Amino acid sequence: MDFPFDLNALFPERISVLDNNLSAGRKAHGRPDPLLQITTVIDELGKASSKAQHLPAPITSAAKLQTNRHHLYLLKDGEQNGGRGVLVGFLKVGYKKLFLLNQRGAHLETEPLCVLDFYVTETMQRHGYGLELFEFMLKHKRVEPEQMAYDRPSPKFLSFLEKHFDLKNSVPQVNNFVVFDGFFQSRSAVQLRKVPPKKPEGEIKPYSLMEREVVREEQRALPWPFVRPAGPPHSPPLLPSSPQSRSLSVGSSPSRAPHRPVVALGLQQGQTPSSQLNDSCRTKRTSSLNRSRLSFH
Ligand SMILES: CC(=O)SCCNC(=O)CCNC(=O)[C@H](O)C(C)(C)COP(=O)(O)OP(=O)(O)OC[C@H]1O[C@@H](n2cnc3c(N)ncnc32)[C@H](O)[C@@H]1OP(=O)(O)O
Repeated sequence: MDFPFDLNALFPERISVLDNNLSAGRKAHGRPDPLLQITTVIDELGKASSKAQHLPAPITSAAKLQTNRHHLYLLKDGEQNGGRGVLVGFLKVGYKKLFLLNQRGAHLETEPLCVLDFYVTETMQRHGYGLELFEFMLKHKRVEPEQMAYDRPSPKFLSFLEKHFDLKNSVPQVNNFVVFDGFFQSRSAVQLRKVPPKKPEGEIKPYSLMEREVVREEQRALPWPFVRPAGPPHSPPLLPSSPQSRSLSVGSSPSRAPHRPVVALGLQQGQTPSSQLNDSCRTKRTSSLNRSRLSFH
């Protein structure tokens, strides 16, 4: 995906890590405010991802990133587009409080790192870029794939997880998150706490609306004066398989501090242990990129 500005000036590193402070560490020395351009990049990628997943609206945007404690990993190829670079894809992760069922069907309160959105531009898929992003994130977050939860993974993403990480046996859940064998064994990354027994006055309601469902709710909400009168629910409950259904959790984790100090824009790839991998990937993929550049419009 290319843009009408220099991506290399905006994102000096091959993989940049963005947090809620989009322009952290960046000063516009006599240049236009880079925040506008960064916003454009994130919003366009978010739109493309939602389209690829048949979602009713983007779940990734600059505005959403600014109001959450998520990390967005952006992968570029700096050599394309006449040296101005192209955006290859992104991966968004964040901690979520989730009530999950273990293999014995017990509800446990957990707060794992979750994959929330993941996208590689169509013509660049199946060239190893997704793996490059994912492995970079694993090292940055110091987490193993089986310790993570996956927010309604698409068939392509499930295939990706099985191929690269041998994750195939999921533990059935009643929400849209997917966790795999090994999740409940790894206590280091997952804080497990048994949910107190059911209260006599009613059912435990472990799930509240979260990102993917919120998008749907936002779409549904009508502005005044078009607000619908109180009545029965607008639609029947969504099936987990519905492309519009979004995952449920007890919400984001505003109190959780990142594992490390947040590295906003400009994380040096050379400073991470994944650089060797990236270098080898880079060499392998340059030729494919020439054939497969996507246009911004
Ligand atoms: C929680 C969430 O974010 S769910 C949403 C996940 N995102 C999407 O579904 C959007 C569309 N898909 C994509 O953007 C990409 O395919 C991603 C991000 C899932 C994977 O990125 P890629 O760069 O294609 O992955 P990478 O090249 O490293 O790995 C390839 C493997 O991924 C899987 N995969 C990638 N594309 C496809 C596809 N079109 N069909 C089936 N499997 C696919 C396969 O296992 C593939 O291995 P194979 O080619 O040997 O079959």
